[in-house]
Amino acid sequence: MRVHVADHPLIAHKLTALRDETTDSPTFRRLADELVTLLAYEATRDVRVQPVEVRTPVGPATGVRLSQPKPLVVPILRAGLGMLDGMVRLLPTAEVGFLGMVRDESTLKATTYANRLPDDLSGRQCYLLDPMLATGGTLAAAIHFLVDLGADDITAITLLSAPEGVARLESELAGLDVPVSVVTAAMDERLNEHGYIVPGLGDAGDRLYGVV
Ligand SMILES: O=P(O)(O)OC[C@H]1O[C@H](OP(=O)(O)OP(=O)(O)O)[C@H](O)[C@@H]1O
Ligand SMILES: O=c1cc[nH]c(=O)[nH]1
Ligand SMILES: [Mg+2]
Repeated sequence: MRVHVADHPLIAHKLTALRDETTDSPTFRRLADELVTLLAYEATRDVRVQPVEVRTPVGPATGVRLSQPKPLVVPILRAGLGMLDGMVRLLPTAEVGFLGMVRDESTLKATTYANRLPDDLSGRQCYLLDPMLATGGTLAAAIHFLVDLGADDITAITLLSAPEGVARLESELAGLDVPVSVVTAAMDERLNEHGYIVPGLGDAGDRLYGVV
C-alpha cells in the first residue's frame, strides 16, 4: 500500500485552522473543501488518460482526456460528504457512489447503513473520501466493498491519519492484488483510549454537521 503524506505549507496552514477548536462549522466546511482539492491534485497523479487530438486555432495538437470507464468517487457518509464538492471540482466527469458507515463509539467497530454503489466496478479507478483514518476499521471495510465489486485501483483521500490505522490497513489488505493508496494531509501521533486521533481535530462529522 502506498501512503503519501502531503508536504505543502498551504495544506499545513489550512489544516492548522481546521484543527483549531474555535473554528466554526461554516469555516470548517470551507477548509475541508479547499484541502481536498489540494490533496486531489496528488491523489489523481495516476488517473487514467488516453491520447486525444484537438485543433488549436494554430494547428493540430495531441493531448489527453480521462479514459473510460469514468473514475468513481465514493464519499463515506457522513463526514466524507464534506469532501465531495472539492473532489468533483477537480474531476467533474467522475461518477459518484455513496457508502454510509458509522463507528460504534464503544466497540470502535464500523457498520454499514447505506450502500449506493454501481453493481459492477470492473476496471474502475475509485477514490474513497473520508476525513479521518483512525483505527482503520471504516476504510478497511470500504475498500473490501469496492474490491468485492471488482474495483481494480483504489485511492483513499483523508485529511488526518493515525499510524495505527495505516498499520491495520497494511495488514488487512496484505493479500489483495488490487493497488491501494492513501493520500493524507497529515500523519498524526497516535490514537487515544477512545479511538480518537491525537492531536487530531475531534469528531469530523460533528464539526461539519453538528452533534446528532
Ligand atoms: O478509522 P475508524 O476508527 O473506523 O474511524 C474513522 C471513522 O470515524 C468517523 O466517522 P463516524 O463513525 O464518526 O461517522 P460520521 O461520519 O457520521 O460522523 C470518520 O469519518 C471515519 O469514517
Ligand atoms: O479522531 C477521530 C476518530 C474518528 N472519527 C473522527 O471523527 N475523529
Ligand atoms: Mg462522527
